[in-house]
Amino acid sequence: MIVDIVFGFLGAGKTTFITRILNDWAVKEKTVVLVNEFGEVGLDGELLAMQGGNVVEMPSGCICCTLQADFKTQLMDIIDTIQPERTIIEPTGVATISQIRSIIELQVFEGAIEEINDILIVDATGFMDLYKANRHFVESQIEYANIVILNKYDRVDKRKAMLTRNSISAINPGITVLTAAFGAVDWAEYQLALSTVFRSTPSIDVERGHDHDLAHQDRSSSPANGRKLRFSENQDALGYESFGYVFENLSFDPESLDSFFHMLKQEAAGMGEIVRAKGIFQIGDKGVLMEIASGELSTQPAGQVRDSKISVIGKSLDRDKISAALKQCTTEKS
Ligand SMILES: Nc1nc2c(ncn2[C@@H]2O[C@H](COP(=O)(O)OP(=O)(O)OP(=O)(O)O)[C@@H](O)[C@H]2O)c(=O)[nH]1
Repeated sequence: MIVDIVFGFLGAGKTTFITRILNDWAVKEKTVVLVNEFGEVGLDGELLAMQGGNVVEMPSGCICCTLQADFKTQLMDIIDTIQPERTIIEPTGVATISQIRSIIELQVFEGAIEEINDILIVDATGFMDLYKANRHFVESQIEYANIVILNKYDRVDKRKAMLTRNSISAINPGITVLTAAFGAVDWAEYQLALSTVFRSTPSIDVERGHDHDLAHQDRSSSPANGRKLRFSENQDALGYESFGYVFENLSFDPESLDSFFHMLKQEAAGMGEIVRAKGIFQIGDKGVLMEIASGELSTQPAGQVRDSKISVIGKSLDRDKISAALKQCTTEKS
C-alpha cells in the first residue's frame, strides 16, 4: 500500500487537492481517505464522501498527538479489512508531520506499507504571514515535505509567488514546488517529482514544532440548547481554538447566513480573529457550503444535507456572540 500524507495549514486546500486525486487521477476505487479534523464538528469527511470517496473519519482530536493510538488501530484496520492500494491521510491543519510519520513507520506496518509520500499544500496567499507568526511550525512542515504544492496560485501576483517560492527553497533547498489553482497539478509532473524524491530522515528537532502536552486540549463537550444544537470546542498549542455546532432539524435563511459570514470575516464585528470557518447548511430542500479561508468567503451548492453544521477556528472567539448570531439565521424545518 502507498500512503500519501496530504498536510498543510488550515484552509490551504488539502481537501480540494484530495478531491482532485480522487476525481482527476482516477484512483477512487482502490483508495481510502483517512480524514482527521481540528474541531469536533467535522465536515471534510462528508464533503469527500459526496465526491464518492471511500472515507474513514477521525474527528475530535489530533492523530499526531491525542489520537496516536486510535490512528494506529485505524490504519491497521484499513489494511486488514479494506486492503486498499493507496491510503490518503488528511491530518488537521495544525498537525505535526513527524509524529504521524513515526506511527506509520512502526514495525507493525512493515511489509504492508511500501511507500510514504509527504505532500505539503501551501496557501500562496497566506504563506508569508503564517511563516512570520509560526516560524518553527512552517519550517518543520517544509523540511518534512517530499513535495510542495503551492496552491491558490490564482490569487497571488508574480512578485508574491516568487517571494514565497524563494522562502520555501531557502528552508528546503532542492525540494520540488509545483504550483496549482484549486489543487490542479499536472499528474505526470507530480508523479515524476515523487519518484525522484530522495527519502532521507529529516534533520529537524521534532520537539521544536509542536508542544504535545499542550496540543489540542479538549476543553469541554457539552450539549447545549437541547436536541437541536450540539456544541463542542477544542484548543491547540499554536493558539487556535475551535468550536462547532450541529443543528438537527433546522433550516436556514440564506440572506441571514450571508450577513453572518460577512460579519464573521470582519474582526471589527467583535466575534474574534477567524482563521477558518466552514459550514454546510440546509436551506429549504437544498444544501449550501459556506467557507472562510485565507480571509475569503465562498459559497457553493452542497447537495443534500443531513444535519447542518459549522466549525469555526481562530483566536479570541466570542462564542456567545457567534452562537447568538447563528441562531438568528435559523428557521424551523417545514
Ligand atoms: N481561489 C482559490 N481558492 C481555493 C483554492 N484551493 C482551495 N480553495 C478554496 O479554499 C477553501 C479551503 O479549501 P480546502 O480544500 O477545504 O482546504 P483544507 O486545507 O482542506 O481546509 P481545512 O481542512 O479546514 O484545514 C475552499 O473554499 C476552497 O474552495 C485555490 O487554488 N484558489
